[in-house]
Formats: sequence, structure tokens, C-alpha cells
Amino acid sequence: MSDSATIEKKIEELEAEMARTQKNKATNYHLGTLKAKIAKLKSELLHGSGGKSAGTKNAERGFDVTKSGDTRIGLVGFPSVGKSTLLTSLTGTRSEAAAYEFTTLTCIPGTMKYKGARIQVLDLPGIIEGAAGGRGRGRQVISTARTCNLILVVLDSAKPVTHKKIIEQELFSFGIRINQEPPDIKFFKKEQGGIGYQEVVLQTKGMNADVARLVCKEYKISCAEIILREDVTVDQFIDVIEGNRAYIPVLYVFNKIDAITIEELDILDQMPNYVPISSQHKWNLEELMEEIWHRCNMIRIYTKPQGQIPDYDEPVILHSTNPTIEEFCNRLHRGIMSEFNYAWVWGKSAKHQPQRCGKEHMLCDEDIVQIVKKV
Ligand SMILES: Nc1nc2c(ncn2[C@@H]2O[C@H](COP(=O)(O)OP(=O)(O)OP(=O)(O)O)[C@@H](O)[C@H]2O)c(=O)[nH]1
Ligand SMILES: [K+]
Ligand SMILES: [Mg+2]
Repeated sequence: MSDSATIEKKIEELEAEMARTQKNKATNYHLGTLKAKIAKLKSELLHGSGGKSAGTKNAERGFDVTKSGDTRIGLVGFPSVGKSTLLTSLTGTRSEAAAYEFTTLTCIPGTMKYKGARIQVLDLPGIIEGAAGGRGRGRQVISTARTCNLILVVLDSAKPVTHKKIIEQELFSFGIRINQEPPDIKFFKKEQGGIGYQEVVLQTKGMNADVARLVCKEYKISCAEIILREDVTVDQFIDVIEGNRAYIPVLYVFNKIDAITIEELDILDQMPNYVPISSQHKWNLEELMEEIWHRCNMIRIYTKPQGQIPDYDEPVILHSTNPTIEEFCNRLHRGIMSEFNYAWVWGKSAKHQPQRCGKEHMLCDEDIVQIVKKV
């Protein structure tokens, strides 16, 4: 048996053992150890023993496409669901589309402009079950997906919904955590002093000091400080120890709605996080772009040169994770910060119109900013 087959067999055995083990207080520790063992083996399967996590090793590179624009989104899905047709509809960049599977064999980038933002869209080869484990170009596809700010999981409306689960599983096993925030856990290794464990919030999902120690033991960590600041699962704790998880929002795109009945469409329409479209007929693309805009968490800042009206055509795009004046200046052009004195701000973030602000001030969508330089 090959190495990977041996590991897969071990994982299967452990998973079977987990399924047999009743969930209760007495088995909690045992389940924690099993989970840690499985996580470790899976990581070994993906990255070879030594078990370093996804994305760090050179061998684990995605397609070599330079990042451009204000944000990056990736099209991930089974073959022939219409990813390339969608890229062409959204960006105007032609990516070959055809009725046979695996038409696209590499990553094709395009750019779509929306609300003044330049959004890089990556068309990717189709993936199938087992992609993360090394089938086809799957690993390269998912490595590339890890570099995106948003993943569009493209589905064929007429195909079984199990496809969605399979794609999610593939992303998951490559360390991508979809539509969830990184858990609020502080974890760092120390030179000595054993395992320090603190709960800031009452734990109700299986975590406690003993489970934490058992999991650490599995990872051969003997000295570390652990502070749980929210109610977390053992899996979330393992994610933090493994490190290198990518927390990425996902939007589900149901394509080819022209091929289903109105009744079927009504059902799809009620699902959260879904946008039904037809990329071929360009149906509902406006709603899709609006949803993309929301999930990319971008904000538009208009610049106002002294004595002139603001430039509404070319907003500066910031990510709402870091919407400071300093970031705005750096986006305008490097070097501006050395001349920065203060800024006038109009809009939602200003307490009065305009407000005089320093570089730490947090901006809101559609604020107007005028930079005043040192004299
Ligand atoms: N009816 C219908 N067919 C579509 C739609 N979008 C794409 N197609 C068709 O579906 C087939 C596959 O489209 P592609 O764009 O090549 O799909 P893909 O996901 O890029 O496929 P791979 O690159 O092979 O993974 C083509 O025959 C398209 O014309 C749609 O909205 N409705
Ligand atoms: K195709
Ligand atoms: Mg394609």
C-alpha cells in the first residue's frame, strides 16, 4: 500500500471510531484526541509528513496570476457548470466555453468594474470530488481559491444539490473556512511552564482544560498559553493550532436557471447566500454584482481637491477591515503620508460636516476626503 493509502485507511478507521463513540461527558476527551489525530493525518495527506499546512510550501502554489485591482474573486465549481461563460459575461474577457468537461485547463483572469471598484475575477478549471487530495488540477485550483477575497461557488441549477456539499468539503480539507470568522482564541507556544488554559467565556461545545491538553499532546506541544475568548468547538481550536486556515466568504451562484422550471426557481430563490443567474442569457447579473460588492466589504471614498467638487467617477476603494485615512493616502499614492497634515472629512464618519481628522480616523462608504498637506 502507498503511504497515502495507509494514511487514508487510518483516517477511515479513526472516523469510524468517532462514529461509534457516543457523545457524552465521559467520551469528550477521547473524541477530542480522535479529532486532533484526524486533523493531523489529513494535513499529512495534503502536504506530506512533517505536516506543514496548506499554502506555505512551494509545491503548493496556485496558478501564477498576478493580483490586480481592488479585490480578487475566484470561480470554483464542477466542470461545465458555466464558469467560463460567466467570466466572459462579467468581465468581457473571453474564456473558452464548450459543452464538454474540463474545457478550461488553466486560470484565466478578467476584470469587472462595479461602483468604481476594479474587481479581478479568476476563471478556474473545474474540480471534482477528491480535488484537494490531488486529483486533476484540483490542488492548484484550490490553492488559487485561497488567495481570493471572495469565492463564487458556481453550481448548475439542474444538477443535484450534493455538488454543493462536495465542493465545500474540498475547500474545507484544503484549510479554507467558508463564511465564518477566525475563532477568538489566543494561542502561543512558550519555552517552559506547561499548558496554561483560560476561558474568558463559558465553554459549552466540548472544550475544557483536559481536552486542550490532549490536543496539544497530539501536536507534541508541551508549553503554550491558551485563552478562549468565545465559545468554540474542538475543531475550531484545532484550526488555530494547525494555523494557516484561510477564512473566506463564499457566495453560491446557481447558473443555468433558463434550463429549469419557474417552480424549481422559486425554491432556489429562497435559499440564503444564493444568487440564481443565467450566465448565457445574462439574467440577474446586476444582482450578482451587487451581492459580490457587499461580500467583498469594500467602501468608496471620494477625493476632493481644494476648491473643487469631489471626483465621483473615480473613488478610492478601501477594504472595511482597514478603512483609515492613512490607508486612503497610501492608496492615492505612496509618499503622500510624509506630507500629510490633517484631512477634512464629509459623510457618515464625520461628527460634523466637515470634520478635521487625523490619519487614524475610520472612514465610511461614500465619505469625501480632502487632504491638507504640511506647509
Ligand atoms: N442553458 C445554459 N447553458 C449554459 C449557461 N452557461 C453556460 N452554459 C453552457 O454550459 C456549457 C459549459 O459552459 P462552460 O462555460 O464551458 O463551463 P465551465 O464551468 O467553464 O466548464 P469547464 O471549464 O469545463 O470546467 C457550455 O455549453 C455553455 O454554453 C446558462 O446560463 N444556461
Ligand atoms: K465546459
Ligand atoms: Mg471553463
